[in-house]
Amino acid sequence: MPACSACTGEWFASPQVVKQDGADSLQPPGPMPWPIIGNTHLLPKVKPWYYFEQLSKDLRSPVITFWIGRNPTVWINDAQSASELLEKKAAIYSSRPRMVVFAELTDMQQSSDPNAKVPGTNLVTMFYGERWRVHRKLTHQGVGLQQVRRYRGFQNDESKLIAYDILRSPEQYVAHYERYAASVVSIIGFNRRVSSIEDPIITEVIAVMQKAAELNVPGKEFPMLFETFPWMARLSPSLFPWIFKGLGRRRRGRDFFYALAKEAHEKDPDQSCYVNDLFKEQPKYNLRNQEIASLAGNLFGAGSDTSSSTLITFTLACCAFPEVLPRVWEELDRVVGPHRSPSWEDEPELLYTKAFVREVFRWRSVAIIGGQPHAPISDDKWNGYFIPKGTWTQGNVWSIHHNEKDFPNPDRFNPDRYMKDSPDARPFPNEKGYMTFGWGRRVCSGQGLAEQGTFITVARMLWAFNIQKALDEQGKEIPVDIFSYSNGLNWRPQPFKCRFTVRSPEIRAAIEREGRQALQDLSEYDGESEAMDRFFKHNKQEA
Ligand code: HEM
Repeated sequence: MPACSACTGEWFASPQVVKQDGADSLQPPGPMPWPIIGNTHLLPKVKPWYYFEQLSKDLRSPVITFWIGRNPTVWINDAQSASELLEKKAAIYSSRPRMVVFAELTDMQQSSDPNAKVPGTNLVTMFYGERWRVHRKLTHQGVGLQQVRRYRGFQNDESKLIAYDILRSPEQYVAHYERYAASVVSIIGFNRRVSSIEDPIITEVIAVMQKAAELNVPGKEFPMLFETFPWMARLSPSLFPWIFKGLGRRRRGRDFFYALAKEAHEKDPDQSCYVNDLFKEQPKYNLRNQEIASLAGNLFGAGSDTSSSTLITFTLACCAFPEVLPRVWEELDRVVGPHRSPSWEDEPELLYTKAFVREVFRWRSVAIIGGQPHAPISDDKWNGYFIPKGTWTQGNVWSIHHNEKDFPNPDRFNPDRYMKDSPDARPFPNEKGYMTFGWGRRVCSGQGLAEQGTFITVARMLWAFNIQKALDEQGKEIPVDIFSYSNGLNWRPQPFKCRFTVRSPEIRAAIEREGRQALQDLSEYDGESEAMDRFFKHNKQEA
């Protein structure tokens, strides 16, 4: 188990007293804040979600307050409270708090008023309001639940290529997952597939997303220290370069995605794809070019690293818990057989496979603190506690999915939790049994796309391969560490080796046949991007 760095009862204060309309009200309990720095000094160096889980246990309170400088932040550590606050009170809790590092210093900004002096540019960070509604609506036109069924054909073909590629270069399985995830959103957005694992859009975007994910985790070092001392963000980067180090180059992503969008639009303005829809809607919503860039870029930014990281977690679970595989193989062999891979039509009969996928989403959810924080649009009273307007309110998904009451022995990968009538099943505040995609009106816009793609790919990989721990030179299994994950708020397993063994010659023949066919079917999306070549060449020269 990961050790919690510094949780002892001695600092705990009774809940803070805050004046509200002249009356005293209590905020959820938390450690005693110091003047100016609040509790920032208590933050661990990495992965604060373990710390907040422990703090919540020590305080015997699922909801706790932790002061970042002079701002209270609220951490929700169980499913019941997350549902009560972020879902049942979604009309209040659907904004974002002020985010100095992730929004202001990266130039995404947050205002939901298009005429504001500094208008917001990105749905992910935007405050709740009219402009957010426009961005959300446009995003749903691209990847909403109604739309994503239309993408099943090419999503399935790209997923077939994962199995096909793993046959030839299994050691590059991570790159195959990343190519798949990037290609699906690239076809949706730009009508152009990503055919090679060497395509810089994969390596660049995933690297940028991993970096951005680190900028979102509360911390006590720069740049995250700007959240504790927001006034320092106004200092000049040329005078204090070391504190701004690590923020990346501003506007780089924006220019890149706008160039890609414009190129796709100019190539064929009548072709059905998301960026063409955006250009069509541009006059109606008075969309600025940078809004087009962010809407198009979010497909990659929010949708490729998350989807591929989920598949890496799935692979780790297979290596660490081989005892769950025979039962899922029995089901897949009975329902699907060896001569074709699983399809969506099989889904109603693949009950254990579906439970397996749900357990992948729960066991090590990629967005481990639920993505960006929520914030109430007005002061709120809940369970006798006062939560002020604008409070940084974060669902600690690690803690929520790790709660012994809901998920006994939570680190064990156990699909039975999701089988009806199983003694391991427990009630949960929502039907899905996980909170991997966030809450309320802010719930992930790409959830439908991610869920359908993860189902078909996990089902196919289980059908195709026995995924096991790698062997060392003496033929002994190399252990895997189920706690060895990256530090960002979208985490993924640290690199590990594994073995993919095709389950039968018939299955191998089916993977080969389907892979060749998929390549043919996908060829309509083949094509080069000059804008991308130019951009990466220019960047190389600059570096
Ligand atoms: C396994 C894959 C994915 C996971 C686990 C995931 C998870 C999340 C989470 C936790 C949030 C924050 C929700 C909240 O604030 O309550 C979020 C937001 C978002 N996601 Fe995803 N996501 C995934 C894939 C995708 C895909 C494929 C897309 C689009 C193609 C996408 C687009 C977005 C957008 C645009 C938002 C911001 C919504 C808003 O602020 O209103 N995500 N996602």
